[in-house]
Amino acid sequence: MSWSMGSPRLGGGSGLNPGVGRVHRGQDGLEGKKLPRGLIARVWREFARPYRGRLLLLLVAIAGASAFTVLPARAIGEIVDVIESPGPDALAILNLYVGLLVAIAIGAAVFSLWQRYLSAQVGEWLIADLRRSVFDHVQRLPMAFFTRTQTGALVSRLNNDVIGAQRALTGTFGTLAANVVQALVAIALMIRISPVLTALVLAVLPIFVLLARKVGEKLQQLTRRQMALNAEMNTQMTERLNVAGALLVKLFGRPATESAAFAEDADAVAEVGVRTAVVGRLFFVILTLLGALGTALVYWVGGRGVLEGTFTAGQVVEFGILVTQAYQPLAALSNAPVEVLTALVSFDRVFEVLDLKRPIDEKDDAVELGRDVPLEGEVRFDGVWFRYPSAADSSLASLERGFSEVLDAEPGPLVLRDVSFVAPAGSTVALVGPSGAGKTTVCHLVPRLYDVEQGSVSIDGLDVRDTTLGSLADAIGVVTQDAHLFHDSVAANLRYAREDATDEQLVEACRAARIHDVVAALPDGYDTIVGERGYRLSGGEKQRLAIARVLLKDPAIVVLDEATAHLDTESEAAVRRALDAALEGRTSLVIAHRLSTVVDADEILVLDGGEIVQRGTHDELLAAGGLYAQLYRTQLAGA
Ligand SMILES: Nc1ncnc2c1ncn2[C@@H]1O[C@H](COP(=O)(O)OP(=O)(O)OP(=O)(O)O)[C@@H](O)[C@H]1O
Repeated sequence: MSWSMGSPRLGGGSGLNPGVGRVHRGQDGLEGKKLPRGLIARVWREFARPYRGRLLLLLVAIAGASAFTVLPARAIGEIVDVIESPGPDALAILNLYVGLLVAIAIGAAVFSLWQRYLSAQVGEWLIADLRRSVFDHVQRLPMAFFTRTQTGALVSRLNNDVIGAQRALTGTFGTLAANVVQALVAIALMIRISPVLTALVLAVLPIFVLLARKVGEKLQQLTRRQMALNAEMNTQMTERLNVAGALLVKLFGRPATESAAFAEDADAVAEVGVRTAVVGRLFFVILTLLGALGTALVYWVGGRGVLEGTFTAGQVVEFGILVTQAYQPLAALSNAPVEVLTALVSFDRVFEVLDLKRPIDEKDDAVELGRDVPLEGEVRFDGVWFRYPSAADSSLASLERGFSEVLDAEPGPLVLRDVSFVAPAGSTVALVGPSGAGKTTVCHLVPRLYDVEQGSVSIDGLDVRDTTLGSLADAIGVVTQDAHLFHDSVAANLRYAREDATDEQLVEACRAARIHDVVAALPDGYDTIVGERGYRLSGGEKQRLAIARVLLKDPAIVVLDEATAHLDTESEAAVRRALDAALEGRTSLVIAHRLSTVVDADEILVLDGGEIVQRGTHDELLAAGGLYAQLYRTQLAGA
């Protein structure tokens, strides 16, 4: 029995199915997905608007940089003409235009730096905004979300998609603006020389535009696939390379299978990488060819014009340069709709997470527990019916493992049926029952990790759904079997319960929880790093530290999953004493495994199949016979 928070149950038994944990390709919900209407408006409203001033400046910088890219052609044309047919002040003109060339180069450099500075600024701020919003929202989602979601996919959403979304705004739209300006300036200069020749060279464009678009679409597909594959690889790494995952891999002797699976993912990423590179280069090859053809056309038509005296050599040279400078942005623009859409996909993926409902949220008029009247700590269940929410109600297809396109909306089976009981303030209520009876679920409902389907859970007569989440969390201390510690010092982990606790208070709590001597003997005492990758504490030590953490929090109600499994007699005695301290004077709801707990409990609830089938004190229940007497013989007496 466990209710280690955040670790989804190992449903199908990971040792049985060799495919467990594998994500099916192409199911990230992206391919062929339509973007919602109003997406751009939403991006503007929610994220871009605060930066409108900067964005405007960015446009100015882009326009400046683009114009300066095209201008050298003008100066070169003049230089060629002055060399070819020098007049009396040829030298002065030459000096002027060469000087202009240098000035233009400096101008271009300044604008390009300014542009980069602005786009980096807006881009990085936007990334921070997006990350903040997603992190904040996800943290407040109900437990049901976390029990279903792949951490790797979620982390990838916070990393890659957020960056993709930023590219959409500063990258794609920036490029778009730069291309429009450059094309317009180049074409204007070309028309100035010869409208007919301009029309001629632009006439070949459509063929290339079509080609470029095809290539662009392919590139977009590959990019999406690359993102999905990266998320997949991320998931495998975060799942298999954490302590619990690595342990499982070892215990089941599966390193070879895991490596093979990882190699498959890595190979797929490599393969897509190669294809992306080649297709990406194809785009430039087409462009280069187009440029070469355009230039040839210009020199052929223009060269004849020079021979016939209708063009000057300088004009032909200038036109030759301009034609490539016009083609490049025009070809890029032909692909713009595809690019904009690709970039918006990231925004869509971010919004998808931000739009997840938060069913367990605070009401606007939520009441603070214990604000007006001090908290007594009476816990009452009134006709509670409960089932775990369906996948569709609590999760997102693209963040689940082995998901199908549409998540199952079928609600799960009833887990609690008509559960009613009162734990008066200061009393101890013990929950016993066979595995799967619903004991853990009862405990989940008190701190509102889930909401009831029918009936109510209340504290001091106040429905938990009407209280503020903060005051509810303050009122309840939970100790799970598998107490989680963050990768941080012992002191920091303890202060998670109470930020302003003094060192003396930490020591006092640890003494009461019978863990002070252990902590004091650690290499750095209270500054020793524990948790995921820190100093390894034994199960009993971790649980006592968790008890100390709850003692610091000093809640009116304690919800506790007694652990016995991994404790030896000595540490069990220590945990026992720690628990006595933790429970004293508080209302406690205990999933009981120990004889002493049930003997001391004010009331024992015997759960079976989600129903309370017996209730009473130890002696009463033992005398009555039935399930309790049976459980007593098989489980409790031994413990
Ligand atoms: N997150 C969840 N999503 C869906 N079903 C769940 C979830 N957690 C538990 N269940 C189901 O609810 C039922 C009650 O489980 P619960 O964990 O409350 O039982 P328990 O009495 O604590 O069992 P154990 O002693 O084995 O821990 C079980 O059938 C279980 O499979």
